Amino acid sequence: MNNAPVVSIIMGSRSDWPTMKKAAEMLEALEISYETQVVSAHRTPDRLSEFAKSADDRGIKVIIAGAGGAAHLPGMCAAMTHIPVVAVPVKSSALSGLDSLLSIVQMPKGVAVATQAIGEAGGANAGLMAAQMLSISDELLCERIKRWRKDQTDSVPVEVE
Ligand SMILES: Nc1c(C(=O)O)ncn1[C@@H]1O[C@H](COP(=O)(O)O)[C@@H](O)[C@H]1O
Repeated sequence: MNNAPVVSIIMGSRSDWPTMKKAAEMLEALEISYETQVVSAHRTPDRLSEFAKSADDRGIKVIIAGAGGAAHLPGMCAAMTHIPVVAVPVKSSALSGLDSLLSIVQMPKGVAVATQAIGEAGGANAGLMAAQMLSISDELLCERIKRWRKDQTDSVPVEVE
């Protein structure tokens, strides 16, 4: 997108992209500018520190962080910035993402992370949650979200077959 990004989508590995792409698609549908980066608390701790500390100055308003397995990225990112972090537990091969969920969701009091569902639905909802956060101070975006929700409602058939 051309505009300066207001949402940053970070993920622990390139292998998380199929899940995190769902967040990107949601942001595109709602016309929100975003950036994407691979950042790992475990493998690239200095990159995470640099990312989290510079995000505010770069105009980032919401961070979406996805990781799988021992998924410390969202919580560590939230520890380093006041910017809201929406987390996506990526479905892991060993434990189907239950490991990711549990290692993200049980934050200690005082550092908050908005955890979504495991996998691609969580990825899409992370984009939607970020949009809803931004819509608090953006009436046009609020209208776009309402329209998107109405289209979704209208697309659900009554008939079973
Ligand atoms: N959970 C984390 C973190 C972190 O939390 O810092 N960094 C990478 N990872 C996760 O490791 C999984 C396997 O990564 P590879 O596919 O690269 O081996 C990914 O789901 C990633 O999010």
